[in-house]
Amino acid sequence: MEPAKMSMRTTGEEDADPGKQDGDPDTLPKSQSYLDFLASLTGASISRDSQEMPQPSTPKGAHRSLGSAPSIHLPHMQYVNHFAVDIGGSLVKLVYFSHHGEDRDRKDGAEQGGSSDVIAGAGGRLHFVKFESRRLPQLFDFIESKRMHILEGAGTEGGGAKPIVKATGGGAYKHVEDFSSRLGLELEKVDEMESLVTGTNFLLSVIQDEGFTFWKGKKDYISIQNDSSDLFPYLLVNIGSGVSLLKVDGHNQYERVSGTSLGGGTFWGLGRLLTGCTSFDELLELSTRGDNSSVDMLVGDIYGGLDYEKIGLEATTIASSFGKILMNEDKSLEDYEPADMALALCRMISYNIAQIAYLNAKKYNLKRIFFGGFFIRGHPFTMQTLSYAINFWSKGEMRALFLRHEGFLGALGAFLMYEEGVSSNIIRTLSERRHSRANFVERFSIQAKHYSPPPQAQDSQVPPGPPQRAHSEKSWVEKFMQVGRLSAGLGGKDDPPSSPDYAAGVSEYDLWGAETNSLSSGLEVGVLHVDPSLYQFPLLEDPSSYEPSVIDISMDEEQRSYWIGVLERQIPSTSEKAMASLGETEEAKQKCDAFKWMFGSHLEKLRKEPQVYGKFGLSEILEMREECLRECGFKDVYLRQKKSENEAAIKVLPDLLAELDAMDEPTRLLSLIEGVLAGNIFDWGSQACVELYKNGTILDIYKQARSDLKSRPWRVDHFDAFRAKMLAHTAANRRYRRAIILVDNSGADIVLGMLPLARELLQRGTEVVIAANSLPALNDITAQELRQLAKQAGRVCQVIRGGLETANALYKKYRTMPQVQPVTPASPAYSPLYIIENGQGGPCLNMRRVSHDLAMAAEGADLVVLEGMGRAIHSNYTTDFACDTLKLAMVKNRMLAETLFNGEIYDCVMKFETMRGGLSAHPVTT
Ligand SMILES: Nc1ncnc2c1ncn2[C@@H]1O[C@H](COP(=O)(O)OP(=O)(O)O)[C@@H](O)[C@H]1O
Ligand SMILES: CC(C)(COP(=O)(O)O)[C@@H](O)C(=O)NCCC(=O)O
Ligand SMILES: [Mn+2]
Repeated sequence: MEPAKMSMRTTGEEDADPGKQDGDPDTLPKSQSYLDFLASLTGASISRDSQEMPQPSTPKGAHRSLGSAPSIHLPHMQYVNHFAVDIGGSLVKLVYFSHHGEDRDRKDGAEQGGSSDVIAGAGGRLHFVKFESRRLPQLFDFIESKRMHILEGAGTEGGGAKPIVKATGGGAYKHVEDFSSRLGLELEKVDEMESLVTGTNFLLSVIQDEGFTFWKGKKDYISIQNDSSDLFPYLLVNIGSGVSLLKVDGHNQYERVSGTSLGGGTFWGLGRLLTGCTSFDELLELSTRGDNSSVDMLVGDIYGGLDYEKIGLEATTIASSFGKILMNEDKSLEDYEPADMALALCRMISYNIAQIAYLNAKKYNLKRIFFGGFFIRGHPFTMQTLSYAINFWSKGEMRALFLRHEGFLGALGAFLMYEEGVSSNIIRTLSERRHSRANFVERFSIQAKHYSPPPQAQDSQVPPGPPQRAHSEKSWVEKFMQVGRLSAGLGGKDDPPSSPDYAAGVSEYDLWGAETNSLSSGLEVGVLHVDPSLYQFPLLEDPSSYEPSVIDISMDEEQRSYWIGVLERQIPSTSEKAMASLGETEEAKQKCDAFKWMFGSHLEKLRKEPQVYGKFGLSEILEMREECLRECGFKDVYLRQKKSENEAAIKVLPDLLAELDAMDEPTRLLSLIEGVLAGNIFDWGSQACVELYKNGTILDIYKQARSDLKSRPWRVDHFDAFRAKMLAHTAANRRYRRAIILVDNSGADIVLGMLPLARELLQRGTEVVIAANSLPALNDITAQELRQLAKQAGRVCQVIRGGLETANALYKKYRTMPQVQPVTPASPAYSPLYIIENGQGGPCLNMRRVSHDLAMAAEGADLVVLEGMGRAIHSNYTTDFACDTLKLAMVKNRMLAETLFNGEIYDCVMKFETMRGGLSAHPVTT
């Protein structure tokens, strides 16, 4: 066979007549054979076709939906910023909300098969930044630079009234005049304790992996029920400059039960005097290298090196903090190691706070103690000290818990307290969904301050100087690219003259003196993306224990090192594809460099600090890669690939359908499943497959895969049970009412695998809902692409065309994702085929946050089909759904096959799980 020849024939074919009936060979276009198609694919994938592809018409908005508008709309404006501040004795914490215009409001009247201007998911981002209180001008510069003080669309235009900003902490009283004169803002005071509790309850209720225990370097995240019923009561110990202890009994129920003046300010104040450290982080770092026994008087110092056994004190227990100093009268401050004093001080403060916390927890019978405030700073040593002390005092009965957003509790609480007025829409979004985890996704953007510029930027003659005050809305990637362009002599006419603001790698945070909450050894706080259009998938059997990733690389060292290695090795090939997608321009090259650096940095960070992003599995890391591509300006890297594979596959669909229709039912069912599994080999995310495509042997591999499929059993093979159920359905006049099919790749996978399977279900009277990605990821098909593709398939398949038409009519009627329709004599001739978005932009599926349509579609669904290695194996392989479930994939990775199935690369998996209690399908009600 000659691939080139075959591929020429492929491109010469005409489209089918849309009016032709399904499966009628005479009326079908002259199409390729199945193997011709494979040959054409080989040609398509290895050719270096330089023809420009059209720009992706994918939406800018993260999420689209055809369902009814969620009740929440954000303000109709291009750009909104809103913020609240917590001005403490040591630090100012700022929480601000940005809405970047890309999340546009939806338009009504969408039709199934949708148009590209229907965009749902009005949302935004919550950012967390802090400044030192003594550097208030930097805070003002930052606010000004982000134009936060203008509060666009806040309803104050022309009214003369000053925009109001919620503020808590002592500075809300102290700095009223400064905010007014410098920024023209009026501070509205919010109670500090109320803010703390509101912020903490919000975080623990909606942020995944917010609270955790810390013991000997290991963080264990606690899970809180979605309704936070198991959260209360708890003790909140906020260690700021001073310390407050609050007993929290419910969402608005709390009491400040105690406090102490020996807090973070004491540690930092005394520490600075004793050690000469000039930064807090330096003091913390120093404490890790100290030996407190040179400063602290230990039990052993008093008892001649012995334990005081009778009262259970070991010789190494501190008897008197800093007491040893009195034993060495001739020594002065210089004779003590700064590190020893830093450690003794850290222990003194921490143990004292822990003891007061323990006593209060005991008094009020509270088992959980959460520690917050910036004193902790995600610092392992401080957390271990507090954990040790709580364990020690409570004799193991109580646990110290920590919060990832530890320092921002009050500021976030103040932000959440806006009710009416300036930001009512934003606040409504937050408060109505306050307990819905689906709406809050934390994303970790590598900050430019960690960036070391590429050689050309370093070589550039960009002069150092003060930061440019007039802030632009440019992302750091854009700034970086501008520097690159300038240094490469490519400065465009829109580019500003070289200025330090555009110096590669200088983040706005560095420029304005702000910090994010990251300490190299500590926890990272990301940007909280608020998306009101996401929902938890209602068919999850046990939502509270649901984990999207089957393999948690933050916990398993072997898996971590393997997967990080795999993804690192893929960076060059991904960049190459990314570059080609933009055309090989200088700008594309710079975006590519940014991507390489950005994703590479994440991987490096994970390698060094596995728990830096909380629980982190393959699902998250693969999504992060897509996020990095998007952040660096790549909209759809595999667009060209997807298009050519789709075009090739659609041409052979008629032949395939005709072949299938000629088979008896049991043979057809097997052939359909084989088609899905074989089609799933077209995966541009698998290094093994990409290597195969490069060598031009895709045809052999595919043929091999298909022939291997013939030799059942597959690695996981529940086909017989599935077939039995399908055959029984027919025989007993029962059927699935609605199947939700979560599809994977473009080309053969969707066209020759999944669409024929969907068609089979439609023919059996099942309503079919196909959910595809909202945003591109690898070569996965997007919902928008699939709508076009399905229309094309409809030209050669009446069942598909009729299905789309029925779905459209129902969609128009209900103006939302319809419920399962009763079957009556007046029912349309064809079962509906809905094509919706899944709400996601990665190659895996997080069922905790799916689109509105997908959540609606679940109502009455009795079959869920998950397809592909990402969606059915990396994520969800062990997930139980509250209905029959089919998981189908080819495993294109050796490690995964070995880990999960003791199998080999290219193994096939067909897992069929039936609901407990047997047949879940429903009788036909005609
Ligand atoms: N960069 C920093 N500068 C000063 N103090 C810091 C820094 N990082 C952490 N800290 C610690 O955090 C404490 C302040 O915590 P915070 O929760 O912000 O309280 P407050 O609202 O009283 O300022 C300081 O007393 C110090 O112990
Ligand atoms: C990203 C993927 C999950 C996509 O697989 P698919 O869902 O398309 O079957 C998969 O290609 C993958 O795990 N790739 C990385 C591992 C490797 O190169 O083997
Ligand atoms: Mn895929």
